[in-house]
Amino acid sequence: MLQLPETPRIKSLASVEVAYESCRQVTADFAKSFYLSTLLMPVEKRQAIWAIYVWCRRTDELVDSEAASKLDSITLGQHLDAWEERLERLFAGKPEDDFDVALVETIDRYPDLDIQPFRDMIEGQRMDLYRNRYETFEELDLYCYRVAGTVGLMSTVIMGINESAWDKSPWNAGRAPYLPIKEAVALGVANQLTNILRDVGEDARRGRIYLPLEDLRRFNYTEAELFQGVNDERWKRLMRFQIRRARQYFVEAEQGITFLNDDARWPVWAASMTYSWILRAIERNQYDVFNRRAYVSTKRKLSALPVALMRAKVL
Ligand SMILES: CC(C)=CCC/C(C)=C/CC/C(C)=C/CC/C(C)=C/[C@@H]1[C@@H](COP(=O)(O)OP(=O)(O)O)[C@]1(C)CC/C=C(\C)CC/C=C(\C)CCC=C(C)C
Ligand SMILES: [Mn+2]
Repeated sequence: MLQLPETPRIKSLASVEVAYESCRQVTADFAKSFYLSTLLMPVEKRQAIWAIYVWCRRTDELVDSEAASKLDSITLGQHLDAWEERLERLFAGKPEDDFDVALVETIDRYPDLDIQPFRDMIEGQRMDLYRNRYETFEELDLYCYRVAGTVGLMSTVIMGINESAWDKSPWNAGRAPYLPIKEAVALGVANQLTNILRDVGEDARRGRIYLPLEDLRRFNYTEAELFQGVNDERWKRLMRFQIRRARQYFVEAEQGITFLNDDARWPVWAASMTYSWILRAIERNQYDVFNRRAYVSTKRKLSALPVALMRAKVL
């Protein structure tokens, strides 16, 4: 549904309102938790996040969808090249379909939105075309920055900063406010590391291992065992190590939330808390990420809202 359509040469595009509504629908259908978080934001911000969400989702689907699985890497690489050229046109104010209309309007409304994180995300999807192993955490971290840290950068520009919290902090005396970029990237990386841990089994079935091979060796666990789904004490130790690392990224990210604008802190706390709970679900499942999908129920997600609100007000 989100694949690049065969765009006819002459086609009338949707109005901005209709375009945002299409992005809203896609976000609501594909990403219930993110959608729920955006409903806590003022309308302009939530619309912008929907437009960005749709662009990110389409970028991912260019290499990671049923249709993409039938194509070879060279063709997929060409699709990404074309998508990147189209991105340049979007930043030049030239939409090509209805979803683009919303993103072009968002780029116009938020002139600080930089094209580079969008390019970096495309580069992250390119990595999936030519590699299915990561030797070190440093290599994996770059992948996570590209496919997910970039989302933090894009979203933070939309959310904006809380200048009064900035002025109150003794650490900031004499410095001009800046966006909490490092923390925003950390939230994206934390989310992606969590995704990776949740999806170990699914990725293995596609011949992919996103856990750093240096970590497998460190815990004396082999690729073959991962493919067989061996869940013994070595695996549990390896997983505890990975979960601890992901949690460190959540903690780093959460230190930056105070500096976001008042109207964005609540949704970001909610998103961060509910996503990090997937790690708890993995623990509850005794680290069996081979046969059981760790998830957080809607009821649990809703229970995060009052706590997130309190943190947004107090912290
Ligand atoms: C200071 C501070 C903490 C600021 C907050 C910054 C912020 C809002 C960060 C959000 C980071 C975030 C939500 C990252 C998303 C990471 C993610 C899920 C990436 C997915 C990549 C690839 O995954 P994979 O292929 O393994 O998984 P699938 O099975 O295919 O799902 C992505 C799919 C890349 C594309 C990303 C998206 C589609 C998500 C985009 C989300 C938004 C724009 C919403 C962000 C807004 C809020 C309110 C959380
Ligand atoms: Mn994907």
